[in-house]
Amino acid sequence: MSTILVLLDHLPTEAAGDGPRLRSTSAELLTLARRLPGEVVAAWIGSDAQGGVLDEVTGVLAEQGVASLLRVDVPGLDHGLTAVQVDAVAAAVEETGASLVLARSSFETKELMARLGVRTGAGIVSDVYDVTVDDAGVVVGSKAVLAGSWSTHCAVRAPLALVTLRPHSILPEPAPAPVEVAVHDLHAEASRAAAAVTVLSRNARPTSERPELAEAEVVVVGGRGTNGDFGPVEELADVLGGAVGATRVATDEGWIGHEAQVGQTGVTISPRLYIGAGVSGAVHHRGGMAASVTVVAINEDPDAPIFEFCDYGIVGDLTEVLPALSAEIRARR
Ligand SMILES: Cc1cc2nc3c(=O)[nH]c(=O)nc-3n(C[C@H](O)[C@H](O)[C@H](O)COP(=O)(O)OP(=O)(O)OC[C@H]3O[C@@H](n4cnc5c(N)ncnc54)[C@H](O)[C@@H]3O)c2cc1C
Repeated sequence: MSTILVLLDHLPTEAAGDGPRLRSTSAELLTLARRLPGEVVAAWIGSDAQGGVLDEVTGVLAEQGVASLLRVDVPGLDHGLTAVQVDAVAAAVEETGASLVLARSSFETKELMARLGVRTGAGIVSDVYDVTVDDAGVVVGSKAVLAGSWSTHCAVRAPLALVTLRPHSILPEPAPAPVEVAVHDLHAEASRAAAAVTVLSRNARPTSERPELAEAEVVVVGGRGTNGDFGPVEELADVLGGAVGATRVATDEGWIGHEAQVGQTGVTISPRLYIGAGVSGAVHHRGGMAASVTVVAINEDPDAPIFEFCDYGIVGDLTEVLPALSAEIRARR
């Protein structure tokens, strides 16, 4: 029987604060893995899954019906480095004989998979929204391309498939019955590339109360139509517990930081709900948000391109529509 290795998606201790260390995308990956033929093994990279963190992780695994947790560390090295993670995952693949490695899609995991692919000769499919395994055991990753206008199904012919899943593509579901989780430790050897790096210092990224853009379930995006006033966009995002995004026009104008840019040259998002206000829906923007589950557009121009691909459209002035939406949602709570 083949093994599916799921790389648990965990926040660094300092970013998690008192909150959970596992991102919700871990449950999405585990639910997907459970649907596929084979034994599922969850991998935690690093040695810090101890005490309360270990309880949290095994709790999620038990609920997801995944009975095996592998804690993989490369002793003495910084697990934040991609080269170190590659050593850890390569060792986990060897230990488990995995034929499929699943991880959340992010810039970091795509770099990790690329390096691992070079090292192992594996086939890589990134940014998929689904994975299947055909009768011959071939892993097939499905992904949207060309700004979401085409779906492609990519079969991996190599013995090992490395696949990254876009957040929110899968609805996490608990297993029919919880299971006991066994924890195993694996110490991986450091490669020359990993051992050659010494981390001298780190600067924590400033944190906000809002969720991270790339993994938020709700994203409210402001475009040129905001005319520089992101107040109503931020208000609606906060009412919905979502993140704030922007078009390149808005970031180039300096109305909001470049880290908020959604699109081909910005962050790729796949929230359950995308709300675009004063956004025309240009192809470069669409390329980064086409995988959103439900798209709502607010634009005063009824001929704006975004109305051709949104699920719900409101023709109106965002300075009126956004505050009205926020007030209505608050009133209904
Ligand atoms: C190589 C390249 C890469 C790019 N990468 C990206 C990228 O990553 N992300 C990105 O976003 N763009 C990117 N762009 C730019 C992209 O092509 C568009 O120019 C940009 O997305 C348009 O932003 P916008 O929708 O805010 O502005 P516009 O296209 O100007 O649209 C503004 C919209 O707001 C509406 N509006 C105006 N006032 C109001 C109001 N009061 N109420 C409601 N609606 C109103 C207008 O009707 C209009 O539809 C890239 C371009 C290039 C060439």
